[in-house]
Amino acid sequence: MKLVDIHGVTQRYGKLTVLHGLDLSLDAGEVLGLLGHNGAGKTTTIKLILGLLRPSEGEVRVLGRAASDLDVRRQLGYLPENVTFYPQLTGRETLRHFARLKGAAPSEVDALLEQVGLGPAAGRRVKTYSKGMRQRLGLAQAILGHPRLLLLDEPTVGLDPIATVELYRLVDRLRAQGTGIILCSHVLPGVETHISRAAILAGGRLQTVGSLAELRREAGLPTRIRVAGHQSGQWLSRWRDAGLDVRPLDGERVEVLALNGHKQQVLQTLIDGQAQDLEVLPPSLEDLYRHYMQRAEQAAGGRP
Ligand SMILES: Nc1ncnc2c1ncn2[C@@H]1O[C@H](COP(=O)(O)OP(=O)(O)OP(=O)(O)O)[C@@H](O)[C@H]1O
Repeated sequence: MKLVDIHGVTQRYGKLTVLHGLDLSLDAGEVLGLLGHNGAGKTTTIKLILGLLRPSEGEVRVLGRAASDLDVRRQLGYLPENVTFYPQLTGRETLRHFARLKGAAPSEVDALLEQVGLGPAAGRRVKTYSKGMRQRLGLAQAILGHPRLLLLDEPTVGLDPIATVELYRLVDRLRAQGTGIILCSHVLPGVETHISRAAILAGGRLQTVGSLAELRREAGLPTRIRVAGHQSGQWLSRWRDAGLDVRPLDGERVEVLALNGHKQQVLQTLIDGQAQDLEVLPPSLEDLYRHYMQRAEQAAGGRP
């Protein structure tokens, strides 16, 4: 059974259509990165999964049932984009309150606070917490009660680099335990090694969905191959003569953009030429994201 199954969903706010025929699914133990610019429709998709919105058209099934089913809601964890708490309560009191609402064991609370790095601050009032600390408390609240499905809306906003790494570690652990996770973000660095698939939304339209490998195959973007050292000038002229897209970088470094058909060949010549200091950079999630965004803009330009 799919944890989430969104089929042919169109969502309108009055006359404004913000999702157009969305199809999306999520399996247990999978992390789906839902990526898109501001206003792309990510939060709307989350609200549909939470049963807070009913689709104007199409169907949203969560854990095999209607998204509005109360039993389903109890098995979901949600970290909203702008998390707010009662400022007068301590972190521990806040989580105990949510544990009661969720029917989770109060004994979970202290372990969870430790897990998100708030152990030493558990007895302090939330009003004294930094934005990053509030975000961590939000995360602890979301994973209370061991949800089968976790929805994280911009979870790294407000987190410092170390807390961001810790958040992704937690995501990895939960995924290994079988939790299905949807992670909405427009902050791409760091995401790519923690998601199983990426779904790219633009203007309420799904541009693509797949693993990084699938997106790389589909987009057909070049791999960047860099070579450094005193011979880099020779490589530059050689590749230029061969009609490849090549450019000098700072220092004694040269970069060639090799499409799939040329990649093996370029690497083979470098190996045969005993090139030192090689770097092979396949298209990153950011490269792919830019590619699909450009395609979406072109398509939108052609629409009436
Ligand atoms: N309650 C509402 N009434 C009218 N329009 C809305 C409402 N909620 C969202 N929208 C519009 O729907 C579109 C999608 O918004 P949504 O919040 O889903 O985007 P998002 O991808 O989550 O953006 P962000 O990254 O800024 O959170 C936007 O154009 C937004 O203005």
